[in-house]
Amino acid sequence: MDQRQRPYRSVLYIPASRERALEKARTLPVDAIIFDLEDAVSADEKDAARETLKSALAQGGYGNRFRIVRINGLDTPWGRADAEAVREMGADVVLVPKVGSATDVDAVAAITGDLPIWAMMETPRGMLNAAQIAAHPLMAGFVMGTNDLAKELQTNFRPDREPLLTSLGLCLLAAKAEGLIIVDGVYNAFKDVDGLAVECQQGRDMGFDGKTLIHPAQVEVANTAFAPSDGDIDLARRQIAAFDEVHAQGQGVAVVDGKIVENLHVATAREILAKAEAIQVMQAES
Ligand SMILES: CC(C)(COP(=O)(O)OP(=O)(O)OC[C@H]1O[C@@H](n2cnc3c(N)ncnc32)[C@H](O)[C@@H]1OP(=O)(O)O)[C@@H](O)C(=O)NCCC(=O)NCCSC(=O)C[C@H](O)C(=O)O
Ligand SMILES: [Mg+2]
Repeated sequence: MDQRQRPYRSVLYIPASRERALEKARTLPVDAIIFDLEDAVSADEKDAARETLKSALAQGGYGNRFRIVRINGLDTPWGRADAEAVREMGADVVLVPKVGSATDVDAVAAITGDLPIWAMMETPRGMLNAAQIAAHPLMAGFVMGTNDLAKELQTNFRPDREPLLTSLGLCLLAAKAEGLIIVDGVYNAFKDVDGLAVECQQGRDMGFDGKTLIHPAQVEVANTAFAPSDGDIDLARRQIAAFDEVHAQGQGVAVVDGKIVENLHVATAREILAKAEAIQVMQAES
């Protein structure tokens, strides 16, 4: 499936040092996996985790789940070895932490070659340079790093995430302008599925493609929130049918449920149906 067209509702982090979690992920209904060599792995496990991950990916069994490897930064003792290793791992993309500028992306690309790159957007400098980072020719996706961002901005946690909205908005603008995938940050309280559902809905309303997750218990909530609902699909079909009808009569505006439907609404309706179909294909292949 084309990288842009496939679903990214649920993007699960797995510490590359945790063999049991690497095994379990082969059975979880996630759209994508971030195999993490960075923050989820302690310093004394970094080299071993890289080897564990190489074996897990060589063994396979992840089906059509999108495989993302998050390396350590090139300014750390492990970054270069991670970047060299990821070339051989068969990952779909490499995820670079704490990207501050397009120059950071160039430095990784000099090692990883033509492998598509995703950026962790999680520093104030990254926010200010979001447009140039998104425009890098190898850039294919943004992941919001809301924990690091909150730390750097010295914000307090609020359920409505108001202190982060400027940053989320800047990254969304940059990603959408360049046609990138963009997934929202994690919800740390992994046992609080109600709180997660509220945050997923906010992310979905803002235009994110999906949510990064830290625990299997979060997967179903994200899969539901970021999929078109039955109501969305029904409305999309009715909008297309109504528009086709008026269009055949030489008119450019239909009315459905008391609201106007023009060309642009039909384009959105078609995107909703395409997304629903891509999810069905993904599920059928799992
Ligand atoms: C949070 C955890 C440490 C909890 O682990 P644990 O106590 O083992 O949870 P459970 O006993 O409830 O686990 C139940 C089963 O699920 C498996 N499991 C747990 N987590 C995962 C996972 N992430 N992927 C796959 N499978 C998982 C367990 O193995 C159990 O399986 P079974 O044996 O069959 O019962 C743990 O969930 C965890 O480590 N999560 C990931 C944390 C992480 O990746 N953090 C870094 C990413 S967040 C971040 O850095 C974002 C960004 O950079 C930012 O700045 O915001
Ligand atoms: Mg981070």
